[in-house]
Amino acid sequence: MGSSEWSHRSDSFWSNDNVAETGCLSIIVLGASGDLAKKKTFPALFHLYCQGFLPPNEVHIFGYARTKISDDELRNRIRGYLLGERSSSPSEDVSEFLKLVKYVSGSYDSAEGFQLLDKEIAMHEISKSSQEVSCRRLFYLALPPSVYPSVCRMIRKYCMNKSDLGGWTRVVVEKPFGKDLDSAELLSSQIGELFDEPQIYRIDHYLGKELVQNLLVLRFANRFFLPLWNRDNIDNVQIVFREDFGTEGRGGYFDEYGIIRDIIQNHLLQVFCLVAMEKPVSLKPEHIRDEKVKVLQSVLPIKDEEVVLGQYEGYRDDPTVPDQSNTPTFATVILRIHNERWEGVPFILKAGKALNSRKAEIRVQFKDVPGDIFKCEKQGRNEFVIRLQPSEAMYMKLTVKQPGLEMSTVQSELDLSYKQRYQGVMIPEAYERLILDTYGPCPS
Ligand SMILES: NC(=O)C1=CN([C@@H]2O[C@H](COP(=O)(O)OP(=O)(O)OC[C@H]3O[C@@H](n4cnc5c(N)ncnc54)[C@H](OP(=O)(O)O)[C@@H]3O)[C@@H](O)[C@H]2O)C=CC1
Ligand SMILES: O=C1O[C@H](COP(=O)(O)O)[C@@H](O)[C@H](O)[C@H]1O
Repeated sequence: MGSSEWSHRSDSFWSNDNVAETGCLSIIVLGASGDLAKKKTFPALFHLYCQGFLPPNEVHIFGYARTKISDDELRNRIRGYLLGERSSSPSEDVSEFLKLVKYVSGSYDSAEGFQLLDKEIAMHEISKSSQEVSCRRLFYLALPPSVYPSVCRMIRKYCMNKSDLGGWTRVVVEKPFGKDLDSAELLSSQIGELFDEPQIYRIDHYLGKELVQNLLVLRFANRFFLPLWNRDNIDNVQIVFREDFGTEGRGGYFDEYGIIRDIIQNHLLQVFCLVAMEKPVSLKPEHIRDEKVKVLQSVLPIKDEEVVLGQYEGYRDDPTVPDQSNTPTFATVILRIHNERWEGVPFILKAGKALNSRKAEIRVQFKDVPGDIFKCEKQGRNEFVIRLQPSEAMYMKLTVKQPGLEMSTVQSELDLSYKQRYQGVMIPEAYERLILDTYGPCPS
């Protein structure tokens, strides 16, 4: 749903099917013992709490996983991740937030666990309802995709919102969405049989990064780049993800999927689409999606000699990784787009774990200047870099390297950013529906 469609909203919050957004909100993080939950989901909920989106009199948060731990053990696991380096929230907020968090242990395919979870949610709903109000239940699947079908079946059977006064039940599913086309289609039909499309949210957190959102503005509202963004001016584009840490106990998920499905197929391809696609008819999600699909359809079959795979030494020492694992933890692939704008320009996608630095960036290298008087070597490219990790930045770089002379680099930070704002809150394309449907507009 486009942001303009929300602009008529007044003081009460409405979901996409016009259900009043009041009453209890239960957020259930399935896979709460895992890496995503501690590094991203709970910290994101904490930030929403600090910004007033999760009023303590309405909200409760449940962690659910097989690991047998107590409420306090879960709280202690996530506590250290809530305050990021740049957080200005006072530590009392952490304690208050953690009081909202409870833990339920159970398996992903048995009735008992989900019946217990339902009971806990219902108790919270009764305790928080001083008057009769509707109830909202949001299930966030911070889990490997292999368990999404059984988890969704269990939610459908045992944990749906039952309030006579309305409300809703929604599920958020993570990437990767299956393993290949067949499994993605199967997953879609399995989840589709259980929930209506407006109840399902498919998340890719790279679309929530500010500079990824700004790519559309940079490309289509900017006269500087507009005439340059093509094969006449651009030599190559590199979209790179590097991490300086390995799987660290995530073998249960990662080993079954590998780096291509973990990073390239989703995060890097989304970025690739935004860099390479044509201008959408409007900013409506379906128009953006249509342009992404077109550019993906223009990608030529990948050549074997343009793919490199690797596994870092020590990967199999992780106790959660099978001893004989052949799963790639590093991959590079060259994508070639067969269309008028990009013919002949390689898009080099690269992702790796346990490398020597942490970095995620888009590097656009321009062609050499005609009639070059500086006798630049190849390193002397004009580059436009969008850095997404570890901190976000955009800069232009012009490096001139003349034989026998020092390398001289001119690097200028750019502030080309433009924030799509809705009452002060950023609206990432992927999170727009989720945030506005679930939490309503940002309090002014
Ligand atoms: N880690 C990250 O930064 C990000 C991860 N994601 C996505 O989140 C999902 C989960 O990833 P992540 O949290 O890193 O992975 P983890 O390996 O940490 O798995 C999460 C939890 O799922 C359970 N689990 C793990 N493997 C299996 C399995 N084979 N079968 C059943 N349950 C299992 C474990 O809980 P228990 O044993 O207690 O039940 C574990 O704590 C993935 O789809 C990933 O793509 C998305 C963005 C970022
Ligand atoms: O989706 C994932 O992303 C993280 C990296 O996210 P970032 O925002 O910190 O760059 C990665 O570690 C993980 O393997 C993957 O599942």
